[in-house]
Amino acid sequence: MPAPSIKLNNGVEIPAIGLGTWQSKPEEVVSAVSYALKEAGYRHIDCAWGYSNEKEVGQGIKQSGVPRSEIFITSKLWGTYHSRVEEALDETLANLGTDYLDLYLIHWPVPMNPKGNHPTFPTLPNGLRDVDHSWKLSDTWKQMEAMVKKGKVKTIGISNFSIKKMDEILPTAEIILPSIKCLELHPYNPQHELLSYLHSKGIVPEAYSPLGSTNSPLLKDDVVVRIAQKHSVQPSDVLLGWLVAHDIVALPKSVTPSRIASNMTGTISAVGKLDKEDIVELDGLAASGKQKRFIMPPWPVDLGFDNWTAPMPTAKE
Ligand SMILES: NC(=O)C1=CN([C@@H]2O[C@H](COP(=O)(O)OP(=O)(O)OC[C@H]3O[C@@H](n4cnc5c(N)ncnc54)[C@H](OP(=O)(O)O)[C@@H]3O)[C@@H](O)[C@H]2O)C=CC1
Ligand SMILES: O=C[C@H](O)[C@@H](O)[C@@H](O)[C@H](O)C(=O)O
Repeated sequence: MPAPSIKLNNGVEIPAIGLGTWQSKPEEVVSAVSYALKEAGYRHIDCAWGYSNEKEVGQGIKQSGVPRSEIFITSKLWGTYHSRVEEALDETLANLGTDYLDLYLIHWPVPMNPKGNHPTFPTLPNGLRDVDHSWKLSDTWKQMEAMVKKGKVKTIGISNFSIKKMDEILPTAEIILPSIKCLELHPYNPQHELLSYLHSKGIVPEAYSPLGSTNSPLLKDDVVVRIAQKHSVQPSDVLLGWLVAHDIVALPKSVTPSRIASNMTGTISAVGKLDKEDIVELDGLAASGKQKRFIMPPWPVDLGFDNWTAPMPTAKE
């Protein structure tokens, strides 16, 4: 059975379960992507220029034999390319072996120096990431919109934007409103306020690190395990089912065939089994003292998230 899909504010449909590819080693991601598409019923792949494995993702897509038109492909604009969106997109399209993306996201609301000392992670002499403070996010967005007009991208969106950062682009995003927002979302980081804001703007949320990322404590959480046992499903099915039941797109990453398969079939079955009581309990897990964010790169800028608990380095410019 294919995953359910969710309609975006521009009419485009996105499959509710997509295969994540961050930290998938190039030599593993070819077969992971091919298996997901050919054997496990996936029709949605989440990738990024910054993952340094897009070429291999493209090989996996080709190897699967599934027609391009049946697959929803997302990629992301890396920080060093905010002022060169078309150049970045062309590299991504060539890597993936396609002439369009279904979704292109701004990966982080942090433009970085395009002429710095490293193509992906430029740094200043003091070791901090080399942020381009003069570049405006609204100008990045204008270039993203131009890619839709050119037909290279069907829809555009944002990733890791707080309400504060979204307010830097929403007033000028008159032609194409952001249709999707990718954010860290699981019962330890449910981001209720941000979700209400997205709903009020008609922006569909997409959950990254839905299982809690590498070595996740969420898979062993007593409440998650109890709910899984109650319905004879896996803890991972409960976590993904909770998201899909909330009409949130989930992007589980795996390079293990059995997990790739169960993240699809188990989730679909869990969505039908979770009852209201389970959902309410999972909704309240963070508030019960378990709030935790797992993905916190050392950006030397204030991203505007109130639950970003990592020590924020001070920029010395
Ligand atoms: N926009 C952004 O900034 C971000 C986007 N993302 C996207 O979201 C995707 C998912 O997030 P990610 O941080 O990778 O983490 P996930 O929450 O998807 O967790 C991945 C980890 O869980 C393991 N795993 C997968 N399925 C199961 C299962 N059924 N049972 C037990 N363990 C399992 C994987 O192992 P194994 O592979 O060995 O099976 C891997 O170690 C990324 O790959 C990326 O595409 C992620 C972070 C940030
Ligand atoms: O999508 C995955 C993540 O955003 C990842 O790309 C970043 O966390 C990156 O490793 C960084 O250090 O900034």
